[in-house]
Amino acid sequence: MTAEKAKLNIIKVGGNVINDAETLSGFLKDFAQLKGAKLLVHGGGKIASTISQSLGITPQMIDGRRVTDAETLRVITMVYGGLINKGIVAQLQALGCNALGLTGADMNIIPAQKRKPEPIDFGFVGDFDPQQINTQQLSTLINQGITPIMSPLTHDQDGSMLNTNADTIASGLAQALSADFEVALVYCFEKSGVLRDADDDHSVIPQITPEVYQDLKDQGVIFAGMIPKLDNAFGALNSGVSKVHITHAEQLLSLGEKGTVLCQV
Ligand SMILES: Nc1ncnc2c1ncn2[C@@H]1O[C@H](COP(=O)(O)OP(=O)(O)O)[C@@H](O)[C@H]1O
Ligand SMILES: CC(=O)N[C@@H](CCC(=O)OP(=O)(O)O)C(=O)O
Repeated sequence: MTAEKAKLNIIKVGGNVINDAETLSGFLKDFAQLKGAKLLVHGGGKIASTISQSLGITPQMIDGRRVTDAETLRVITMVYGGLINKGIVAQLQALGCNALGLTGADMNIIPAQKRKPEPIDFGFVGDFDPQQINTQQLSTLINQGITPIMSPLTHDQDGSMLNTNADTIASGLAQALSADFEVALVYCFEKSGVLRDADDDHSVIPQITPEVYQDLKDQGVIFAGMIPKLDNAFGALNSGVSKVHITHAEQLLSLGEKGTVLCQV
């Protein structure tokens, strides 16, 4: 008989939540109260753009995605790996949560490759294979009661950091850590879930299957950043993650009743 795996909650919090200090601290209070083993992945695209601009570097976007040139890589390494990550760690420590801030380069957790420049050159952006994620030391830390706080940075194994989407990191970590834990993955953002009308927070779709997802995409109900988020979310569900939720950052402690749950069929 195989032993039951311990439960692990992997929570991803997005840029619009992090951008507002009050909303972020409310979310972190709830996160600190979440029982059991947990790991937080943070984004921070909005703050990166604001700080870039204040340094005189105009953020460059193609199809809504950041182009990370050498100067931008320096900024995002400071902002994601430093300012945001350590700010969250300090707040969680004050709330009695033993947080440890990490990038994908630390302990070689997420070895990645710089994306090829064709057809679009996004610069220093990293892609990785979830099967290459090194979970052994991360799992040991989690089992010791440490709460890892992961920033959206990987490395190219040749001395350079790389910018990597936070939703993709959350999905990849959830898949890899499913070997050691029963993982629930929760995407927290500034809306109540996946909505039938993106401007109406009362129009939450409680459950989404791949078929429903395809229909909603075809109808234009799901668009922009919600498409890669759901692709990452279904990717996790198809690769060993036991449950995936998409919900408002204020609803972290009431997942059973609120937000959207993904289903395989
Ligand atoms: N059906 C939908 N329901 C909710 N949000 C949607 C929907 N379709 C598109 N969106 C957009 O997706 C965005 C979330 O994706 P994104 O901006 O990448 O979030 P984050 O930065 O938290 O990862 C929302 O802010 C919203 O504008
Ligand atoms: C390559 C890539 O997409 N990098 C993202 C990383 C931050 C992120 O994912 O933040 P949110 O979760 O707040 O969107 C970027 O620089 O915008």
